[in-house]
Amino acid sequence: MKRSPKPQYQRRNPSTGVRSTPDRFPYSPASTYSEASTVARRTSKNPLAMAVKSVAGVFVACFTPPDTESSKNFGDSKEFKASSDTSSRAGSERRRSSNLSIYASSNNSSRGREPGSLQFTMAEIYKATRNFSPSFKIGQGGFGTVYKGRLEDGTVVAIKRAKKSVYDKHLAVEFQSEIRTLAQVEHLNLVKFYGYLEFEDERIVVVEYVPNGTVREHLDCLHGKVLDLAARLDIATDVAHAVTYLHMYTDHPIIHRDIKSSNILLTENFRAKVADFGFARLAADAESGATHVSTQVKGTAGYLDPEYLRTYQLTEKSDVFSFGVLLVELVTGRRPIEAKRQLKERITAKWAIKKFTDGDAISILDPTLEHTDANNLAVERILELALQCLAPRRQSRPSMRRCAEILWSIRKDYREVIASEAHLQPSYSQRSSSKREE
Ligand SMILES: Nc1ncnc2c1ncn2[C@@H]1O[C@H](COP(=O)(O)OP(=O)(O)OP(=O)(O)O)[C@@H](O)[C@H]1O
Repeated sequence: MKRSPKPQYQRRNPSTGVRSTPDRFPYSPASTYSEASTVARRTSKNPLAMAVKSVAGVFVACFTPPDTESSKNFGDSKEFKASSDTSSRAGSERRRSSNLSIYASSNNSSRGREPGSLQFTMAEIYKATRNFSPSFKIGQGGFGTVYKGRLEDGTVVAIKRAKKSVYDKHLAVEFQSEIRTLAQVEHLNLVKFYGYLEFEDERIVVVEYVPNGTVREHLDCLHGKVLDLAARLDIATDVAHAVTYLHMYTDHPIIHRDIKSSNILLTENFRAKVADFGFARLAADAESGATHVSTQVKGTAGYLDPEYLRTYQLTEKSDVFSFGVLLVELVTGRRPIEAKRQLKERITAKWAIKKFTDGDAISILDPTLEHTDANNLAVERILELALQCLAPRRQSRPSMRRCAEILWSIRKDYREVIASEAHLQPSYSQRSSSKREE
């Protein structure tokens, strides 16, 4: 197929659903898994792509830093705690009105905001972050700085601030149509997009605040407790549900494009919420053709679908591939690329798959987890699913919906085995009392 020099969006044939024009990227495609995994994330020079990034992040660093002390101070403050009680109520008010107009322009930046409206003003952002006070800072990503803030209605939010270096009105219109879609996306396991503000050289995104760190941080035990396999299974299931929702989103499937452990945030109850729709894009809309968004390869080294890199075609199955990498990460605890390990273990997914096909799946279980019957059984089954997700050809990968179903069944069986283990094994107190009798 002839390659066009410019990135462009592909259309789906209305009758076949097949995309007729592949996405184009400004560098040579890699064709193997290992090549794919070593392709670093590219920063786009295209103004629109930069704008799209500014929705929720540029993905420069693979892994995210833990919350800063300052963020903890802020979260612990009396004032903040008082606000948290009202925030969930306010949040649901906001959700009900999330289909209202969603972006602010320079001319409303000083006016007050209608309650529940998604038209954020600069004044409001300043107030919520105390003029971007360093003590409100909770993180730093490729996109810029992330602040924790509280809106006037009590909603606790994460405010992502970037410097906007290029401004183009025409592109801004396209950008806003993309934003409009993201604002409508609503699922328990997706970080809610509340709104966006562009004012002079500021670009700001306001999203739901999720308090318990990223999955990567938990796998690294940065929060002081090992994430047990039951929790990991729940997380995988939550993510599968969220991404299924995106993929089945009306007649415009949404492809996330950057599923990774540092983009999955956890609630206090360890429910997962998928974040960072910065690169999310609509699959083509055959009827209106309204979704031509310029693109370049997006994603994170170690998670990138080799077929996407080889063919320039982005489909929902690219998310499935990244999800396969995430599954391996969850069971092994390792990062997708472990540069310091010996060669055969550097690409974690490749190493894990080899272990699985050699019949030695359980040996890859995260060493912080116990080798119980339930864990061993679950690891085998999760790896089996990961193997399918990581198939080199996208046709061989399951749909995200199928992944969710399989995980649900693994999770159900896992719980049953745990329950029977608990039933068969004497409890800790029984064991210690019988020891005492001896
Ligand atoms: N919605 C949120 N709720 C709570 N904390 C958040 C939220 N979004 C981001 N953070 C914190 O801010 C950090 C930086 O997030 P950000 O999305 O900007 O970048 P990243 O995902 O870490 O990196 P990259 O931009 O390379 O993907 C996260 O690691 C997390 O600790």
